[in-house]
Amino acid sequence: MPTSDHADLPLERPARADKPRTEKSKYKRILLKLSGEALTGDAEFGIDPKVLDRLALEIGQLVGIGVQVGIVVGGGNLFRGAALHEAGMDRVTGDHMGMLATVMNALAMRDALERSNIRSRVMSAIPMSGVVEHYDRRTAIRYLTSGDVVLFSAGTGNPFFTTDSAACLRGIEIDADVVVKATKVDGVYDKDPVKHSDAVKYDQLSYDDALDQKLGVMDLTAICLVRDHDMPVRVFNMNKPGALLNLVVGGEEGTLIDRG
Ligand SMILES: Nc1ncnc2c1ncn2[C@@H]1O[C@H](COP(=O)(O)OP(=O)(O)OP(=O)(O)O)[C@@H](O)[C@H]1O
Ligand SMILES: O=c1ccn([C@@H]2O[C@H](COP(=O)(O)O)[C@@H](O)[C@H]2O)c(=O)[nH]1
Repeated sequence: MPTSDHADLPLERPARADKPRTEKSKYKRILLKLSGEALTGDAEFGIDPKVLDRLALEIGQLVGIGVQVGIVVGGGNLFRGAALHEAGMDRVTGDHMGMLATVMNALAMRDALERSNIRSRVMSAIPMSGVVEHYDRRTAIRYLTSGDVVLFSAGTGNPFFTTDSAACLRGIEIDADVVVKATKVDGVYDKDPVKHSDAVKYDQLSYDDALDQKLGVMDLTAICLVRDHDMPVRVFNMNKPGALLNLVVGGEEGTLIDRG
C-alpha cells in the first residue's frame, strides 16, 4: 500500500507525459480542481504565492511520473456571483466577475508552474485574445498529450454554474481517468466538518448517496454530470503535503465518489 510520504521525491524538470504510463501512476490523465478559497492560505482574501509554489511542486511530481494534468481553478478567493448578488449586484454580472476571477487565479498558477520549470497553458471558456487562449478541446488534448499542464479557466463560460461543474465537464471532455477535487477538508463528511466537529468522514460514497444527502462539498449539478458519465471523483485535503501524489499512485486519500 502506498504511503503519503512522497514529499521527498525529485522536483526537477519533469519527464514528458507522452511516454507510456509508468508503473507508479494509477492514472494516465487527471482533472484537478483547485479550490480558489484555499489559495488565500492564511490570508483573508487574494492569493498567497507560497501556496501556489507548494502546489506547483506537487503538480510537478505528477508530471514527473508521466501523469497528464488538466486543472480547473475556482474563484472563491476573489469573487462569487451568488455573494455579489446578495450584496445587490445583478447575478449574471456577478457570475461574469467570478469567472474572470478564475482567469486571474489560473494566470497566477501558470506563473508558479513556469517558475518551477513546468510547462503550462491557460485556456479560457470566455475569449480573451492577447491574454489567454480560447478553450478548444482538441487543442487541449494535444497539449496534455505532449506533457503540458493545461489550466482551464473561466469555468464553463456560462453564469449560474460553478467551477466544480466546470471541472467535471472538462474532466469528461478530455477523457480524464478521474476528477480530483482539492479542498480544505479531508474529504466528504456526513455534514460540513467546518461547522460540525462531530461530522463523520466517508471513505467512499455513491453518486446517488451524495445527491440524496445533498452533501455540500460539491454542487449537485456537478455530481449529476459525473454520475451520468460514470466519472469517479476523489475529494482530498490540498493542505496535506504529499496527498496528491499519494492518491495518484493508488493511495486511499480523502473520499472516493463513484457508482459504488
Ligand atoms: N458534507 C461535506 N463534506 C465536506 N465538506 C463540506 C460538506 N458540506 C460543506 N462542505 C464545505 O465544502 C467546502 C469545500 O468546498 P471548496 O473549499 O472546494 O469550495 P468551492 O466553493 O468548491 O471552491 P472555491 O473556493 O473555489 O469557490 C469545505 O471547505 C467544507 O467546509
Ligand atoms: O461555469 C461557471 C463557473 C463559475 N462561475 C462564477 O465564478 C464564481 C467562482 O467560481 P467558484 O466555483 O465559486 O469558485 C462562481 O461563484 C460563479 O459566480 C460561473 O458563473 N460559471
